[in-house]
Amino acid sequence: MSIRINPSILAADFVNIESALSSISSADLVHVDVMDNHFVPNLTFGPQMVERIQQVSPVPLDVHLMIDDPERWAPGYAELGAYSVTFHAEATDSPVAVARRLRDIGARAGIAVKPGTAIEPYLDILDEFDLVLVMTVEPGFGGQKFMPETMPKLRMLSEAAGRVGSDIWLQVDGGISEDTIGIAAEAGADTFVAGSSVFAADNPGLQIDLLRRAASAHSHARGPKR
Ligand SMILES: O=C(CO)[C@@H](O)[C@H](O)COP(=O)(O)O
Ligand SMILES: [Fe+2]
Repeated sequence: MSIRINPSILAADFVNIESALSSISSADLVHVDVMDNHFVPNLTFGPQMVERIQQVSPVPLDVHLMIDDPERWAPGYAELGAYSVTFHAEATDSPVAVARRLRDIGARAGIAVKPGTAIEPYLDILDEFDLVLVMTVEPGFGGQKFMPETMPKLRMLSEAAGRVGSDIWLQVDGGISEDTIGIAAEAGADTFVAGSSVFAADNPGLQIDLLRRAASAHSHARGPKR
């Protein structure tokens, strides 16, 4: 199964973003956390900065929208060329409509759930999405502790995706390091966001390799582990 390692630039030095990006050229995508200070109590980038980040990034963008009103704002991130655009289930009553719009524009459409949000309502409509993000910390800040109690959601997603033969990406975000990535891979994740563990490393490129190897060692075919 393919493994994707997506470093989160939330943990990078914002005034040296171009050199931070060049240090992670072996990553699959770069994860960009958009926060609006309403959906979460923190504020980061808007579309103009994300567009500029994309122009200098060696890898495509994986945009994580922690914002209210994704119906209004998410399409703009797909239009500027983000490879994947993920919005939060808690922020909209029309997740399928938002996802369809993102796909029409040409992005992978992702849906994210906070640690306390149930995944069951989405298991039967997985074909509407290209990515499900199971948050492994409360969204809003980098550098928090991985929450293993979110793993049953990944197991359910992995089984549901295995049943219908879906190639949907199962992403985890928050507290992913060499100590926790195996737990998430074992539960069924294949796409890993890592902020502090990559950017606090002396050599971010080597850290990406290390995370990739640790995830591969624990990953297995979709569905319950035999
Ligand atoms: O979306 C978020 C936080 O809300 C994340 O993408 C963090 O940026 C991950 O940072 P680490 O937990 O890996 O430091
Ligand atoms: Fe994120």
